[in-house]
Amino acid sequence: MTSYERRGALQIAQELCCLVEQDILPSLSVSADVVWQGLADLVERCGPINKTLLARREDLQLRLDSWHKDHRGAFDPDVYMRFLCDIGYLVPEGADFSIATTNLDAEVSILAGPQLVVPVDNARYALNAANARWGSLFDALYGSDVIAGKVASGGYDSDRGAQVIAWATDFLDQYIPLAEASHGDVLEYIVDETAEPAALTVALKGGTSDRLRYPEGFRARCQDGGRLTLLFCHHGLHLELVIDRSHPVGAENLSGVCDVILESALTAIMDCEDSVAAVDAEDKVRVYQNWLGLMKGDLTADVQKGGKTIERRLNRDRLYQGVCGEDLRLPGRSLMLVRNVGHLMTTDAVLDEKGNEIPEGILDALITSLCALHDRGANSRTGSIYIVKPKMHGPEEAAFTNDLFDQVEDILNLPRHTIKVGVMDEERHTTVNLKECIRAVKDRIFFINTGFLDRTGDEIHSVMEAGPMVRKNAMKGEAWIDAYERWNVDIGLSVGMQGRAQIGKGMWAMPDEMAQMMASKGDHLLAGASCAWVPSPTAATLHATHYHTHDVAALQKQLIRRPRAALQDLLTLPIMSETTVSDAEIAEELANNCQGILGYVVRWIDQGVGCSKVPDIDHRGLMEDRATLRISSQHIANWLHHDICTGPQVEKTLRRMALVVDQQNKTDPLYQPMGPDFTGVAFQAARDLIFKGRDQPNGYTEPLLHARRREAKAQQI
Ligand SMILES: CC(=O)SCCNC(=O)CCNC(=O)[C@H](O)C(C)(C)COP(=O)(O)OP(=O)(O)OC[C@H]1O[C@@H](n2cnc3c(N)ncnc32)[C@H](O)[C@@H]1OP(=O)(O)O
Ligand SMILES: O=CC(=O)O
Ligand SMILES: [Mg+2]
Repeated sequence: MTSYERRGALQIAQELCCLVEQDILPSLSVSADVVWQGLADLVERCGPINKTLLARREDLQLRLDSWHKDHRGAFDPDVYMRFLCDIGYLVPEGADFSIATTNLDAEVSILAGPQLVVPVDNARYALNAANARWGSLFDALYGSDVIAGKVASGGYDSDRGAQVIAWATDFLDQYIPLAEASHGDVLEYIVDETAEPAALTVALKGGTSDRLRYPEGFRARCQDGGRLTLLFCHHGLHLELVIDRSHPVGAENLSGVCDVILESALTAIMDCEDSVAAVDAEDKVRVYQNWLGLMKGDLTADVQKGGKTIERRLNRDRLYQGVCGEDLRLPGRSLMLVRNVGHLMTTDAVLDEKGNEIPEGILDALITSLCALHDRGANSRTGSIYIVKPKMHGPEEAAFTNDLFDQVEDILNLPRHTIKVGVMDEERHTTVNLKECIRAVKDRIFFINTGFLDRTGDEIHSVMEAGPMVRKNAMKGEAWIDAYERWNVDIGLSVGMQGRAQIGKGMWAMPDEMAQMMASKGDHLLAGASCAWVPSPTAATLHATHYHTHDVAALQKQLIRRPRAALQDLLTLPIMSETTVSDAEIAEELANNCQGILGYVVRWIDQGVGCSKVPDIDHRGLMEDRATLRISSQHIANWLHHDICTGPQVEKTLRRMALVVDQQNKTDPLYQPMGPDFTGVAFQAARDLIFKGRDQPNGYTEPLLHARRREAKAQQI
C-alpha cells in the first residue's frame, strides 16, 4: 500500500516526497512549496484539458470505426479525405513557417549521428548508454556478426582479430585516407610537432612515407605513456586512432594501432516510457532517481564481470592537445534526452484533492525538468532540457504539451522555451497533421522522429473496422508506411529543420543482427534522417560508420527539392486484398505474434522488465517493448474481429507458445512458468491484450499491463 503525505491540496506518495525534498531540492534554489503548489496548479489547470483531449481521441476513433464499417469494400479515397476533414481529424494546413528553436546543442542541431535509446530504470544500461558517446570499433566488429563466424570463448582469436583490423583499415582508407598508400601499409604514425599546425606523416613498409590526403581532418593528439591517440574529424564526427604496441592487439598490428574509437551515440534517450515498466509510485521514483543521478553526474552501478565487481560511472570529457598546441576538450557522454510518458495514463504517485490519480505526463514534465536543474552544463552546454514527448494525437495535443512546458518553466523560474520538445511522429492523427503539430511547438522543437512501431500499432487500431490487416511483416511493404517515412522528412525539411533540429528515424529492433543492420540502416540517412535509433552501444558504434559514408547535410539539400509525399498514399489502408491467407500462414502468424507477446509480457508482469530480447519463431532475438506489443496484440485482435482466426485457435496457440516461452526462460532463476495450468497473472495479461485489444484506447497496452502488473506485485508481497 502506498502511504501519502499531504502537501497543500495534493497527497504525495512518501517515496516521491523523499526524493523531491531530500534528494532533488537541496542545492537548488527552488523550495518544496514552490514545487508542490506548482504541481497542484498544473493538475488543476492542465488535468481537465488532458481529460478532454483523451475524450476527443475516443470520439474520433468511434467516428472512424463507424465510417470504416459503413464503407467496407467500397473505399473511395476522396470521400474518405472529405470525411476526415469534416470530423476535424485532418485539419487545414496553415501558411509556411520555420521552426524558431534557439539554444540547441550541436548534437541535435548541426551534427548527424546515432541515437541510442535505453530504459532509464536500469542504471547499469543507462550509464552504458550515456557513455556510448565513444565506442570501440574493434570491439563492435569483433563481438558482432559483422565479422562472419562465431566468437571463440577461450580468449583472443587472432584470425578474427585480423579480419577486424582489415575491416577497420578499409574504413580508414575511405574516410581518413592517406594521400597514396593504405593504412594497412603503415609502420608508424608520426606527429610532426615542428609544423604549424602539427602535421601527421606515416612511415610505410618499404621505407617510403606518406601523409593524409585531407590534412585538415587531423585535429589533435594525446600522448599517455606509450599510448598515442590521434584524433580526426569527418562529417562532424570524431574518431580516434589508438596506437599502443604494448597492447596485445597493437603488438600484432604492424602500425601498432590497437583500436579505432568512433564517436557513436551523439544523443541518448533516457526512456521513462515504452521500455520501462513503471506502474506505481515506487516504480516512478526508481525511474526519476536514475534520471536525477544522470543529471547530477553521480549515478553509479555495480557491474559484475569475469568474477570481479566494477563500479560503472559516467565518463569524463576527453582531453587532447590540438594541432595548434591548444587544449581541446570533447564531451565524454552522449547528450542526454529524457522521454516522458504520453498523455494517456494516470499515476498513483500523486493524488489530487478528490483522491484521484493525476495524469502521469504532467508529473513527468515537472519532475524530469526539476531533476534537470542539476545539469550545470555537463549535459547541455546551452542550458536546455530535452524532453521527448511520445504518442501525441494531433496539433491540439502538441499545443497542450507546449502549454504544459510553459507552465513548468514558470514554476521553475526558467526562461521561456528552456524545455525543448522532441515530437514522436508515431500516431496517425499526428502524421497526417504533422506540419500543424510542429507549428504548435515551433519555438521549442528539437526533433521529429518516425516511431514506426507505435505508428504501425496505431495504423491497425485506427482502421480496425476497415477489414483484416495484411500480415505483420508485410506492413513494411505497404504504401502508407513508405509515404509516412517520406512525408515526415518532407515536412521536417519544409519547416527548416535541416541544420537546426533532428529528423530522426526508428529503432533497429534486431539487436543481434548487426550485419543486417550494417547493410540496411544507411538507408535511413539516404532517406534524409540526421539520426536514427539503435538499441545498444554496439549498434551505435556500427551505425556511426553510416554517417561517415553519407553526408546527411548534402542529402537533405537534395531532398528538399522533391515533391512532398502524397497524403492519399499515407491514407492507403493496409488491409488484405481478396487473396486470403492460407491456414498454414494464419497458424504461423498467430504463433509468432503470441510468442512475442508472451515472451515480453511474462517478464513485464512478473519481473517488471520493460524491454526484452525475445526469440521469434526462427530463434532471432527481437527487441520487444510496449510498441511492438501494441502491434502484435492489435494484429491478432484485428484478425479475430474479421474472422481470419477463431478465439479457440488463439487460445490454443497462446498455450502452446507459453510452453515454448517457459522453455526459453528455463535458466532464469526468477522465472515463473506459465504452463501447465496457465492461470498466472502474466498469462492472463497476454490474453487480455488480445481478447480485449479492440476496446483498448487507441490500441494501447498500458492500461491492461499496468493493472496486471499491480496485481502481480500485490501477490508478490
Ligand atoms: C518502439 C520504441 O519505443 S524503441 C525504444 C525502446 N527500446 C529500447 O530502449 C531498447 C533498449 N535496448 C535494450 O533494452 C536491450 O538492448 C535489449 C533488451 C533489446 C537487449 O538486452 P540484453 O539481452 O540484455 O542485451 P545483451 O545481452 O545483448 O547486451 C547486454 C549489454 O549491452 C548493454 N546494453 C544493451 N542495451 C543497451 C542500451 N540500450 N543502452 C546501453 N547499454 C545497453 C548492457 O549494458 C550490457 O552491457 P554490460 O554487461 O556491460 O552492462
Ligand atoms: O517509439 C518508437 C516507436 O517506434 O514506437
Ligand atoms: Mg513509440
